[in-house]
Order: sequence, then structure tokens, then C-alpha cells
Amino acid sequence: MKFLDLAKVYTRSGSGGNGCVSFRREKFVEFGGPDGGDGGRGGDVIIEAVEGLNTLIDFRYQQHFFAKNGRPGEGRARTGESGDDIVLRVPVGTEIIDEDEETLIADMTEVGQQFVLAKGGNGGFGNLHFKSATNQAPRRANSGQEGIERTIWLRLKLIADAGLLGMPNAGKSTFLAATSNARPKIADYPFTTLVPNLGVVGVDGVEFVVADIPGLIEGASEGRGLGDMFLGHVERCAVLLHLVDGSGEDPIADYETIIGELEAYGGELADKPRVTVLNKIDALDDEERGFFKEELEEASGGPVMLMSGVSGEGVQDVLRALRAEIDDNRLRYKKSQEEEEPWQP
Ligand SMILES: Nc1nc2c(ncn2[C@@H]2O[C@H](COP(=O)(O)OP(=O)(O)OP(=O)(O)O)[C@@H](O)[C@H]2O)c(=O)[nH]1
Ligand SMILES: [Mg+2]
Repeated sequence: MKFLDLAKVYTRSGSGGNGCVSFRREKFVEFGGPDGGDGGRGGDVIIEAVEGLNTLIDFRYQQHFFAKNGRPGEGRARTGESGDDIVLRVPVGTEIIDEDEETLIADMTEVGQQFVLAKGGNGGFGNLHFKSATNQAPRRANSGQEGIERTIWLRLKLIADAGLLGMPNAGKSTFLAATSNARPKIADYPFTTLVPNLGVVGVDGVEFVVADIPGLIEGASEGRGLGDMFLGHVERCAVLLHLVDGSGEDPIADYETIIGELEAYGGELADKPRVTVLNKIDALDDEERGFFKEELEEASGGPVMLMSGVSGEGVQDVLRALRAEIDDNRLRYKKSQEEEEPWQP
């Protein structure tokens, strides 16, 4: 199971400019020789892996990328200006797939890596180029070479920044739908979410990726229910968002169940930064809110936030708390990557 982000883009490299037919014209020179310059090169389509992007969302808004055409050659042996390249900036980890053959064209694995997807067309030769011993005054010039059209898929295996945790029906999918571009299935029966959903969430001008995974149940770490299939994915998140259904029968027991599963799963999952939230507070009165908050804080040994994914109360604060953890963690992540041995084939 992979989280995939896909985008289809249409590209075209620039055509070369036409060569020029021209003859020198000077005072007192009756028959000037040919002086038509060559056309300029068309621009290339280049793909570049850059830092700081983690989704392909920009390619939902812009799907056409055309490099500029070269300019035609001119008299006095002037070569036409080259057309500008166009550069598609993609996140590291993006795969470039050919649309027709569905083959992998390139794998953008390093920051700064560039791949020329389509070269611009060559400019045509001007008539100056065709001057020879037998033909002193050629009237012939080449057209520029046509640009190349390529339709490709960009494919990115997403690494979620934040993973949603909680019992079935805790309101995870509702939260994701309310805060992101994702449209997960929501229902009032457990295990609505059968495959992980990803959403890009924005807060204070920063975007991050949240993964909604199927609800965990007791025994998930041993393979019961659907949760354990996905625990591996949240392992790579910077922060976990644990939603506790405040309208459930026993929110504290639900909380303990999930924590028990995290610990049983092993690895570093239980030590991962976690934001604990009492959800569905729209269904609670003030007294209940206070009571469960206190109980949960005692159980978790940390602060507990209040939220309703349905009414929106508290949602922004939760997003900010996640963002703060992610910012912290991304720095740490980068550091540990730098310390790693360079990869050897
Ligand atoms: N009152 C109230 N109900 C909510 C809230 N959030 C979700 N619900 C309801 O709770 C039910 C379950 O919501 P989902 O978002 O599907 O829960 P989930 O955690 O994704 O469930 P699974 O995918 O089965 O694990 C739905 O009927 C929602 O309408 C909330 O903030 N307040
Ligand atoms: Mg769900």
C-alpha cells in the first residue's frame, strides 16, 4: 500500500527558429554574398527536483508547460535568439512516467537533479550556411525543427507529516475532510476508511500532509482489524494526532486501547510526538468537557486539546499544534539524514 499523488502534465519543447535568406547590401557592392543567419534553438523542457515541496498539488492548477520557440535568423549573419527553457519544479521522490508506454522515464531522487524531458528543436540554417564554391548565392534556408510534445505522469509516494490515530468512528475522516482537500468516505459505522486517505492541510500559509488511516482496535498490532497494515505508514510521520471520541461510551478506555496498541507495535511509534485531542465536543456540555479533559490529561501525562470536527471549534488550534511539531521534527529529520552514510550502489 502506497500513498500516491499523481498529476498528468502536458509539455512541449520550443521549436527552432527558421533560417533566414538574405544578401549583403552595401554601397558600391552590386552583388553582396548571402548573409542569412541561422534560427535560434527552441527551449528545452526540464524537470528539476527541489527542496521544500512535498506534494504535487501545484500541478493540479497548472498542467501545461511549453518552452519558448527560438527566433528566426536575420540578415548580416545574425543568429536568432534561443527560446527559454521551461523548468518543472517537482518534489524530491517524484517519478516521471511516460503516458503512452507507462514506463519510468526518470526518478528524481536528489535535490537539484535535472532531467531534460524534451530538447528544443534546432534552428534552421540560414542561406549563409549553404554558400559553396559552386553556389555563391544560395536562396535556400532551413526551417527550424519542430518542438516535441510529451505528456507525462508525475508520481510521488507521499510521506505524510501527520498521521491520524483513533478508534473506529472517532471522527478521523471527518476531521480530514473538514481541514483538507481530501474527500474521504464518512459514515457512522466503524471501518469506513478502508484505505488510507491523504489530505493536504494548510494553516498560517504552510501546507502539510495528513494521513487518515483506518481505525485501530484492540489487537491491531497483532493483525486484528485493518489498523496494523497501516501502522507502518504512520511510522514515518513527524507527529501523530490521536482523536478520542468524547461522545463515546468510555473515552478514557478508548484512549488506553490505542496507546496499548502503539506500545505493542514496538519500534519508535509510541515515542513519536503526539497531539491528543478530545473530539466531538459539540456533543458534550461544559461539565463533561472539563471532566474528560482532566481525565485524559491524567492518563496521557500531557495537555489535551478540545475539538469538534463537525462544528469546527478548536480545529485551527489543533492544526497549529501539529504544525509546530512538524516544523520541529522536519529539522530533526533533515539532520539525521545528513548524518547518514552516503548511499552507495
Ligand atoms: N457530533 C459529532 N459527530 C462527529 C464528529 N466528527 C465525526 N462525527 C461523526 O462520527 C461518525 C464517524 O465519523 P468518521 O469521520 O467516519 O470516523 P472515522 O474515525 O474516520 O471512522 P473509521 O474510518 O471507521 O475509523 C460519523 O457519523 C460522523 O458524522 C464531531 O466532531 N461531532
Ligand atoms: Mg475514517
